Amino acid sequence: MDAHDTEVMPSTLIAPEANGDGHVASVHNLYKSFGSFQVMNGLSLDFKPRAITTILGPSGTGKSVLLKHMVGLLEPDSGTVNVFGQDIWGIAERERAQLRKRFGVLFQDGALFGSMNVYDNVAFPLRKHTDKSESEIREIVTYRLKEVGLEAAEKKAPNEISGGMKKRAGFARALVMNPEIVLFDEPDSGLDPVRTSLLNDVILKIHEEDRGTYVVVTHDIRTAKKVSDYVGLIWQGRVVYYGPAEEAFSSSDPFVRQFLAGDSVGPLGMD
Ligand SMILES: Nc1ncnc2c1ncn2[C@@H]1O[C@H](COP(=O)(O)OP(=O)(O)OP(=O)(O)O)[C@@H](O)[C@H]1O
Repeated sequence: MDAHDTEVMPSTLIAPEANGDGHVASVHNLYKSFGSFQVMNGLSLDFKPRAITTILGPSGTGKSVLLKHMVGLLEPDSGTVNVFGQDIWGIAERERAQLRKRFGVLFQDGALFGSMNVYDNVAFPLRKHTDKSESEIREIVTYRLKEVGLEAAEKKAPNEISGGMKKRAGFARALVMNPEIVLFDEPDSGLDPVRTSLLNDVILKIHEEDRGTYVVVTHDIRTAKKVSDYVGLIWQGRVVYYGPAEEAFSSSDPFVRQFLAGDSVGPLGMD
C-alpha cells in the first residue's frame, strides 16, 4: 500500500506535486499516428492544478487519444507527457502503474462490470489496489455513493439502472482511490439535457470539495459553459485555442466562434 492509499476523505487530499512549471499535468509536442493516420500533431497543453479544464473539438480530432496518453495507456511517437513531476514514458511500467492509481477515469458509458452490482463496481479499485478491510471499504464506498446520489441503488445491477445513474456510478468508482487527477471522457454522452445538467452539478459539487485537477472531454457546449475554469479547443491533433472559460465564451477567435456556434463555415473543416 502506498501513502496515497492511506488517505481517503476529500479533506485529506494530498497536495498534487506540480511539475517544475507549476502544472500537475502537461503534454508537450505530442505526435501519435495509427498506421498512416496522424492523430496527435504536435499537441501541447498544460493543465492547471485543481482547475476543471474542458477539452472541446470536433469528432475524431484526438480528444480521447489525448486522455489515453495522459493516463499512460498510449505511448506517444514523440513528445512528452508529464504528470506529478514525472515524464511518464521515461519511467518503468511498474512506476507508471503506480502513477495510474493517482488518476480517476470516467469512461463514456461508465464502463461498469455487468456481472457486479453498483456497490461491488465502486468497491473494485479499493479491493484490487489496496489492503483495506471490508469495513473501511464500506465506509468509503458509502460516502462516494451518497455523494453521487446512488446510495439507494447499491444492490442494483448495471442493466437495472439508467444511463445517468451508470455515469454517476462510474464517477463514484473513479473517486474511491481519492485521485488527484480525474479524466472524464464525454460524461454527458447519451444523456438528456436535464440529466446532463444534474451530472454537471455533481461534478461541480465534488470538485468544490476535492479540488482535484479535472479534465473533461465533451461535445456539449452547455457542459463546457457550466463546469469549465479553462477551455482547450483541439482540432487535427493540435490545440487551436486555450484560455480561461470566461474569455473562451466571449472570444472572437475564429475556431472558437465556429465551434460554439456549430457553424459549417470557418476554419474547422470536415477533415
Ligand atoms: N487504437 C487506435 N487505433 C487506430 N486508430 C485509432 C485508435 N484510437 C483512436 N484512433 C483514431 O484516432 C482518431 C481520434 O480518435 P479519438 O477517439 O481521440 O477522437 P475524439 O476526438 O475523442 O472523437 P469523438 O469526439 O468522436 O469521441 C479517430 O480517427 C480514431 O479512429
